[in-house]
Amino acid sequence: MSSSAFKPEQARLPPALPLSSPPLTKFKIGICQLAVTPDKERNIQHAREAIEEAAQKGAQLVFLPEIWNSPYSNDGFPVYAEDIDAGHDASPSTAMLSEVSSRLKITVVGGSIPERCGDKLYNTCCVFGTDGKLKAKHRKIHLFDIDIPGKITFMESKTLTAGETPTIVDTDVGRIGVGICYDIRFQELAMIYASRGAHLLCYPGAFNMTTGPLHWELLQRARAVDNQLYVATCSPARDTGAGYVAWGHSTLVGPFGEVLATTEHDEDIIIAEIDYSILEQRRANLPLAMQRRGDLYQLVDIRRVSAH
Ligand SMILES: O=C(O)CCC(=O)C(=O)O
Repeated sequence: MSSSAFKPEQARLPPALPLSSPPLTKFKIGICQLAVTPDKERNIQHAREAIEEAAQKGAQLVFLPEIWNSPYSNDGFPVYAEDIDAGHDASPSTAMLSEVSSRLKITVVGGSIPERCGDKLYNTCCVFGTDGKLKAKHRKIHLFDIDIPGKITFMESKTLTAGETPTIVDTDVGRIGVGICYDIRFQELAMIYASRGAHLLCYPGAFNMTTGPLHWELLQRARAVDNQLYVATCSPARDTGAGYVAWGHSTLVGPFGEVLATTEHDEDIIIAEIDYSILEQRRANLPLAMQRRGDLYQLVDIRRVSAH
């Protein structure tokens, strides 16, 4: 039997960056699992109050769910979409996130909202710094198009356009890689964030009653243990009367794959500690980056990560 040597391509994943020293090594994250209604104004006010409560409990990073200002539906996306780039008047949801992050001096990973840009719609996560400035905008890269007959069929691509750029952002609470829901299924995205020195991956997500029980926690723990970093997820609370019933179970996973904090499916605010010194410790315990056989297998460098 002849064996042909594997010839790696020229374009390569860049060498892994060493972990940068984040401004804060230890801090609290507040993960707000919110009930979402058809009333956008109410959703915005409710999210504001949840962020204030999390900050009041000591959270320096507050994290919201996927599509928190609108029902999760292809009918809803065009109606609730906001033009984020057109300023605060055109986007009351991000105006609130900006105001609250600067007033409370916290970092906000603002879940996601439907975004309108020209004639396109996106599922978009905005990250605000402690000065209230928009630091990064992640448009969901992998649209949620699945068909499990008799269980769940959803085609985001009916209304939404996929984003084109992975998003990694330096904040006062570390280097954060952002993905939205279905993005969590694509491990290459998490790997490239890890290779660029991310400390934490944030995935706002709304899994469902079919894939949620089997895959939601599994995927978070897999992304965390493979990449030896923190993974946080934030879901809307479950509403059994809604057209799309979310699984809930927002979670924080540590770099050993351990669930550090989680919740059930009702509204809740998780306050949990993140300690980045543990990243070094786990990477020393299991020096995977040193042991990786890049001579036998490598990812192609996609060279499209936007660092803000
Ligand atoms: O991947 C899944 O099973 C669910 C994904 C999802 O709900 C989403 O991307 O909005």
